[in-house]
Amino acid sequence: MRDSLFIKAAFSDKTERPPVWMMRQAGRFMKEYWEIKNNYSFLEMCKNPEIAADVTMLPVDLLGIDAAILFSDILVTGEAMGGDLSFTQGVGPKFANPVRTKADIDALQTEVGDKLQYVADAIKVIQQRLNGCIPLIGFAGAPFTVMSYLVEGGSSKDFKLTKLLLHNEPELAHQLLAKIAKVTVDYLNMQIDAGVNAVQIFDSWAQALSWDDYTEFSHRYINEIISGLNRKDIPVISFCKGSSVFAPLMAETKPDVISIDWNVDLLDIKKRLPQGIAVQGNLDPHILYADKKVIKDRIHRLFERMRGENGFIFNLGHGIMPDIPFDNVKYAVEVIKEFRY
Ligand SMILES: Cc1c2[nH]c(c1CCC(=O)O)Cc1[nH]c(c(CCC(=O)O)c1C)Cc1[nH]c(c(CCC(=O)O)c1C)Cc1[nH]c(c(C)c1CCC(=O)O)C2
Repeated sequence: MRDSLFIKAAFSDKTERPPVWMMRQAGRFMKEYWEIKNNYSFLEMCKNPEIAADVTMLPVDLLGIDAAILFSDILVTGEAMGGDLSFTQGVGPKFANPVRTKADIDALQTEVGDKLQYVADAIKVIQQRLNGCIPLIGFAGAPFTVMSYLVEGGSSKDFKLTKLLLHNEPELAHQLLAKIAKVTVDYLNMQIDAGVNAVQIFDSWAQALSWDDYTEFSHRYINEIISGLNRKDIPVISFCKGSSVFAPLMAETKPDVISIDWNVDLLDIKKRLPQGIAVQGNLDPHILYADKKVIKDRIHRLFERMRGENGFIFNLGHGIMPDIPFDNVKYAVEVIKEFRY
């Protein structure tokens, strides 16, 4: 695996072209996903290792991407801790028992390995199917982002209740974040033991925080997680929306790769990071709605900008939207795979 394009780029080694994978590459934009999804709930799909493997393999087989990502969700840690999680079409994730008081936080469990064993089982099945052809990325949600779902009871536009907890009862917020961080370290180490080749930490909603709050309530726990990983030769990718602002702080936690949103010039931000930290992402996912000529031009523009730089992985600044045409995603992968620095 050390010789795969993806792992080489993640460790900032020279590659002949950028490797490609995309967040939410196994999802609703594919009719083959719906063919499976129509028979199961989303959580049933995650919890059945054979089905999770089938879905993980869709973009490997149909798109020819350079890395697979485990089919699961960032909220399974919250569920394992005691959250009553469901996903409803058109509503998104819901925790029916939101975590808002000291008693709620005290009731959350932190020894949850058994409850997440299905993820280790899925990783083993996926690795058999991949048979060494490309690396498998494992992942977990960052404590702040997972906390926001537990506290709000689902998705939120303004994170009002979560921020109230941070601001009015910071000790309680720290208790909750520390519990999630503990579970997350164990969970990612379990994924590493089960055989993933890289891990990504998703702090999707960090952009909602001020610099001070990000430092106190997010950065600190991501640092704790990354320091606690049995990294061996496993690259660690740190993703947040808002990375164009927070990247210099994110670099302090010593990830191998920082995933960058689309609000900055990628080369400019890479030059501001310490040597040896690779970058991933930066293409606005909306480009994949556009005409093929635009898709090609924008990918080439990004690649020309990064020419001569080691340590660049193609990805979107955020996940693929469900109504992006499959054909456009496939075309983008072809354009990327034909490119040479
Ligand atoms: C915030 C977040 C979640 N989940 C995740 C994040 C972080 C990444 C990001 O910022 O997008 C991460 C995630 N979710 C999923 C993956 C699988 C791997 C992949 O293909 O990227 C990963 C890595 C599958 C999924 N996770 C989910 C789906 C859709 C499930 C369905 O078929 O209904 C998939 C394929 C559900 C989910 N899960 C979550 C939400 C908000 C939703 C609903 C989304 C919506 O309705 O638009 C929480």
